Amino acid sequence: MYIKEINLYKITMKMRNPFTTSFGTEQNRKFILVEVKNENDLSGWGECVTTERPLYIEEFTDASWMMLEKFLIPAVLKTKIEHPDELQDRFKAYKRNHLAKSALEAAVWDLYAKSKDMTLAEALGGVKSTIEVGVSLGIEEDIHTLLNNIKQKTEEGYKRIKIKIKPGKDVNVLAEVRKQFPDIPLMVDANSAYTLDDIPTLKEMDRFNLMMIEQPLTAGDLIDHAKLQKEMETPICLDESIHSYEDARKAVEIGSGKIINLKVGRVGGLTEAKRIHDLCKQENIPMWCGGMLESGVGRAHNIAITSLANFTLPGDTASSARYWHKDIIDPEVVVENGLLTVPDKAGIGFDVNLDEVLRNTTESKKFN
Ligand SMILES: O=C(O)CCC(=O)C1=CC=C[C@@H](O)C1C(=O)O
Ligand SMILES: [Mg+2]
Repeated sequence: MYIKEINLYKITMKMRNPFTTSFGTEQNRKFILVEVKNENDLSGWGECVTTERPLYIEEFTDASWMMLEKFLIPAVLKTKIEHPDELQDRFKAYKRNHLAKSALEAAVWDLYAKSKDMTLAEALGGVKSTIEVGVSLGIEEDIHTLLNNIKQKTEEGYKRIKIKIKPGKDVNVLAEVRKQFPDIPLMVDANSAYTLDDIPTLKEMDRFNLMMIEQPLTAGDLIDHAKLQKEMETPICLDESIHSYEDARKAVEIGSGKIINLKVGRVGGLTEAKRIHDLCKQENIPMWCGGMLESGVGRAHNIAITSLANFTLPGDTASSARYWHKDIIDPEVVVENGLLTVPDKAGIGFDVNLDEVLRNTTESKKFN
């Protein structure tokens, strides 16, 4: 496949509701879409899941734009690609910048699958035709708002509820949640807000029968998580500590956690995601696909990777309407009874609504 043209779109989309974690509140999503065209004018799409400020990870939207423009696009434009796995090698000289690398690689994967008339799920080795979906709920000022949100999402059928916690809004919040919902599949995500000094508080969470606690300690840490896991019964799930296959291998080896939240962007793309999947499958580490408050484009890639066999736990790939008044894909993603059907159309399986993309575009650039 010859890469004839690449387009970048800087997008601003306002979410229906603000989303608060231990590190801040997000409502205006500013991210990048990448469109890659081959010699037949077929388009593949990828999403760079950065935010305006580097709060979750060190990358941010303007920096990733520059990374794509100066280094990654020149490594791909006007070249032939036999298979998307080749991009890892082309990008290897450039350190990190995983969200930017992943976005361009994702667009090439979509284009590759379309050019072979396969679904992206098939191209990745997916085996499931439906996937289970959970939902991630932000921190709320007021407990009644959170309880109402949980009630609504449970009634909508989501297969598990994840709530964000931070010091001061943890054990007390969980006690209220469990009083009202003693049996729902429940987990928490701390986004790195604790240290080993908080072991007494973290151990108190063992009494709430949680599926897991996600990323309690520092981003990037593996050692302290291994110490904490030995003290806690609740399985630890790693998010901000897993940036690569190598991180996953080390985490498994030293017991930093029992579950992995795989985010395609964070690990640098679908090719690396597949490698981590295969490792976790072999090592019996359950996984699920995390979300980055994506538009439909990133969500479609998440659905495709979740169709691989070892994504055995519900992911964060909720309905488009959970986030957006209007998504940029047709049809929108609709979760029913906590289940999503993996699309059977070629590539990502959803049409990108170019009018809607352009309506939300603040800057664009064509490379050819
Ligand atoms: O619904 C989603 O897309 C997942 C939301 C979510 O939990 C997260 C989104 C973005 C950054 C983090 O706060 C985060 C997470 O840590 O998993
Ligand atoms: Mg997380």
